[in-house]
Amino acid sequence: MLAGRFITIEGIDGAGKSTQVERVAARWRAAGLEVVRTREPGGTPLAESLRELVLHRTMDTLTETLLVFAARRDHLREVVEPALARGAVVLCDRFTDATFAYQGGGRGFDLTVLAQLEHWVQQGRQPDLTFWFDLAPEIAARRRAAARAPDRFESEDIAFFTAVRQGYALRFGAAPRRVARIDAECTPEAVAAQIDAALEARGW
Ligand SMILES: Nc1ncnc2c1ncn2[C@@H]1O[C@H](COP(=O)(O)OP(=O)(O)OP(=O)(O)O)[C@@H](O)[C@H]1O
Ligand SMILES: Cc1cn([C@H]2C[C@H](O)[C@@H](COP(=O)(O)O)O2)c(=O)[nH]c1=O
Repeated sequence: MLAGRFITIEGIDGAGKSTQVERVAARWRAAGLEVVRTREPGGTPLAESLRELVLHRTMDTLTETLLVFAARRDHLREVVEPALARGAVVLCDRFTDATFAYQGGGRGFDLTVLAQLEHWVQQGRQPDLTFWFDLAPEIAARRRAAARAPDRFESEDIAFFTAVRQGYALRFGAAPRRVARIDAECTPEAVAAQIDAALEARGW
């Protein structure tokens, strides 16, 4: 049963998440479900304002971390929890796994502090399923370069994205049943087939 499920999509920048997300949402809408598509940081007017700061203004890692959690708190209260309570499927581009990967893995921020903030802000809320779009940072960088002007994160080098990828691997190693790893190096069609297979394996 899919209603009232919280599903997140993760991966380094340029992994191909946005390319797939509408297809997944359309599949569920066609099945008669309410689908709430949202993203982090963002998803509410306040959180979108914080997103602009995080993506474009210079700041230290503690400030960055507190801003993504502040945005998350507002997003959870205003969008995610009400949608889940009325039985919608929430499909969210990034969530707290990204904080562990980017601020923890990429920036080297203390994982114990991240876990405390996670507990405070989320009060136990976790995704029911997370798709991890995994690919080599060099390939993701080539895709991004062809697609758009970089923001603060996308301007980082291969070493940073290698550390972010390791941050995801560490985080997901501790929650293997929640996570479906998607080989994101293949064609969009092959990525879509992996997503469908992961959903079908869960009876969704
Ligand atoms: N499987 C794929 N193979 C090759 N190119 C792809 C694939 N999927 C997406 N792309 C292309 O790579 C670029 C980045 O894709 P997309 O914006 O979907 O990534 P993203 O993971 O959402 O990135 P971000 O997290 O930075 O928003 C786009 O130009 C897109 O067309
Ligand atoms: C949730 C979250 C996100 N980030 C970073 C990761 C990305 O570089 C940007 C968001 O951009 P996207 O195009 O929407 O993927 O923000 C982060 O560093 N920490 C987080 O918790």
